[in-house]
Amino acid sequence: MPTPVLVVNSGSSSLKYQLVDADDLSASASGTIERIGQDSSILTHKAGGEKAVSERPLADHGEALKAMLEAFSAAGQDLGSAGLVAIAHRVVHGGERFVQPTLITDEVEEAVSELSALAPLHNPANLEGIKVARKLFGDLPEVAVFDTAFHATMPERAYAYAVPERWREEDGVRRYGFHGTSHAYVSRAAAAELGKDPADVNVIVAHLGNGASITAVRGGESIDTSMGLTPLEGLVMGTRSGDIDPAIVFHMHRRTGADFAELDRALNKESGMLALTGMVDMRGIEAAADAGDRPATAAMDLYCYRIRKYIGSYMAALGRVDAIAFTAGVGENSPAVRAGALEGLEAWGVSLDEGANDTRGTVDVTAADSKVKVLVVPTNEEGEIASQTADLLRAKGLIA
Ligand SMILES: Nc1ncnc2c1ncn2[C@@H]1O[C@H](COP(=O)(O)OP(=O)(O)O)[C@@H](O)[C@H]1O
Ligand SMILES: CC(=O)OP(=O)(O)O
Ligand SMILES: [Mg+2]
Repeated sequence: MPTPVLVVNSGSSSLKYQLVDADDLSASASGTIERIGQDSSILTHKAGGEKAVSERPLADHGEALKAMLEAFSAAGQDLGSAGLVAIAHRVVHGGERFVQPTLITDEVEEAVSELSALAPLHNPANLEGIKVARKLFGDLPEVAVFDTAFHATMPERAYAYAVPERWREEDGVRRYGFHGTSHAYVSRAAAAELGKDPADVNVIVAHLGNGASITAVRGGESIDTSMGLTPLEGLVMGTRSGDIDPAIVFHMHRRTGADFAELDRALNKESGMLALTGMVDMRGIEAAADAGDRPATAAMDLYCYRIRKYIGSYMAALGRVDAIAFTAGVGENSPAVRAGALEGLEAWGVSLDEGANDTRGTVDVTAADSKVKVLVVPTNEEGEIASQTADLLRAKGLIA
């Protein structure tokens, strides 16, 4: 008996979905809806080897979810008779409270809404997806799976900031970390690739997508990660600065009079690779660097250097590292970024096989003399969300 779960990942301007069997993680349909709220949205629905692309204006995530249902019908897939056991939602920020997958109630919805202040690009979109799905799907269980949950195992020295006590005790100021379902899935897959139990393996996972974060995983548990209170800290991202001196904010406020909303927007939406190159998509940036464009070359160097610094610090944090795993859009597809991120680490026992690194689809890209395995592991956030959802439903006795 399959265990079909519809996984919904609502982003700030996009919605990704997958109809997945939580037992073997096979997807019978998947899709993305991009440019929600703009003049024209693009819906791509894939099922049974067929791909359907349509364009039309979709004002918000409510309309996008309805368009998703129509795409299922148009492909001859009736969700009503698919035997769905749940709708599962990716929720980015779960704060200190949500460290497990959670059945959504009005009260949980309210709590997710309160956490929006800590993930302003993400939680409001997640919440909109939840509200609309609860209306559309009536009595099916709705489950939230949180990006922050996997990082709940971090020790205090990794999650605490050295800031005033009141901020820590009353204002929730601490490192939470994100992309947790991806870091969990990829660290387990890396252990499987090494033929070992996750409990016996130390892995550094570099999730390099539009948002990017890197995590030190010891024996299957996150012990440190680069994103912080919000998904702004750490690596250089598509439009986010990653690490900066926080005093830059005060400096720019005093110098230009920019208010906090402007500065927040500047660091979250107008920084990162966009600010350095005028482009967000790494494919375009790499092509420009290959053609000798100076800003693109410098930006690639900065992007890779930041990853390398984190790898070095997590090697120190872990002591022994068995594998470094690259994942998500950039990590899975960019040999140049993987090579740049590991450049000069040979003395630390890390070396890449250039030929393997340049070959698409190769998982193990480690050079013969490397002590540390270097892996390319496709992430599967939707599959991980579905499987955690099914585990929760079983634990609650809602499915067999
Ligand atoms: N072949 C490729 N080479 C380099 N970068 C790529 C390639 N394919 C996709 N990417 C990058 O992956 C990023 C998107 O990653 P993804 O994990 O899908 O992010 P998100 O889930 O945040 O939307 C984009 O910036 C894109 O440039
Ligand atoms: C938390 C986060 O940055 O998510 P995404 O990469 O989907 O933007
Ligand atoms: Mg992502």
